[in-house]
Amino acid sequence: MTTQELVQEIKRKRSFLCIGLDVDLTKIPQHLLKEEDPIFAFNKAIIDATHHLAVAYKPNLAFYEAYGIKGLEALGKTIDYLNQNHPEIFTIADAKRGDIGNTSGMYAKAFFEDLNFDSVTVAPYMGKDSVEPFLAYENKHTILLALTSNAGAYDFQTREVEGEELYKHVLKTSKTWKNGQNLMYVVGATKAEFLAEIRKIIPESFLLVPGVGAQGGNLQEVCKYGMSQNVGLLINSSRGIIYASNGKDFAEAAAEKAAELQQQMDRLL
Ligand SMILES: O=C(O)c1cc(=O)[nH]c(=O)n1[C@@H]1O[C@H](COP(=O)(O)O)[C@@H](O)[C@H]1O
Repeated sequence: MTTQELVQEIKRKRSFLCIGLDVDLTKIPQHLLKEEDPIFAFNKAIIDATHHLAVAYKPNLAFYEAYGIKGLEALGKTIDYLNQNHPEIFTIADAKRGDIGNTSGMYAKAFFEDLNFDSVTVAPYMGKDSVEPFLAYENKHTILLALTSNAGAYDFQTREVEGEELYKHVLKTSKTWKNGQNLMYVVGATKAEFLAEIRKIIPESFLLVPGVGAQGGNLQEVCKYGMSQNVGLLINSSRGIIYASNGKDFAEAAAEKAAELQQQMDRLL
């Protein structure tokens, strides 16, 4: 998917909501455990109930790998379901990969060719040659961790290196990499006060912003400092939406939570 197509979808739906599909079998409604594939059954119900409110879905790989082959099969079915039924929706494999170039190339193949996601999250720590194999794919997007939502972000990302915080080096240096136009960045919603500075370095790049809902980030603050001319934001909520209820009404409850966020987004656009 091109960035232009993503922007069109945001404008059409009046939403820049990304729903995180972080499926935990101990949290989903217990009646689903009788299904042949409970993870896929859960995801399908959530997608069917919320696809008109969201422009992106983000399965986090940990929640699938934790269930071995069955988890990966459920991931495969989920992405196929999205691509077949909602090709206009942006898909994010939240895998936080990155390795020597040869190995990153295989990760890129896995997520962009085999699974056919539109984007993947990647850690910048191993540098240019670990990220460029992902960037080589046309109309696929590499979402680089810049300033994450967790407390540990202050361990390294905000430390000064040669007079500037490390996350700023990540933003500035990555822009110079081959096919840097295919980059997006992760900035945690809990770090909204950094967004004005971040926008000085990357005025138009799309930002994946997790951390509203369960982690306490504030949507209004994020938009105030982070919204660009092309909107430039995908705001993710996982637990706050998908676990709104663990009863038989779980999908409608998720849709209600998603609608609350979409209505707030509509007002902010
Ligand atoms: O890359 C991410 O999506 C991510 C980066 C980050 O800085 N913080 C963060 O929470 N995430 C992911 O975003 C999701 C947040 O989930 P909730 O806190 O349940 O909304 C999880 O899948 C996290 O792994």
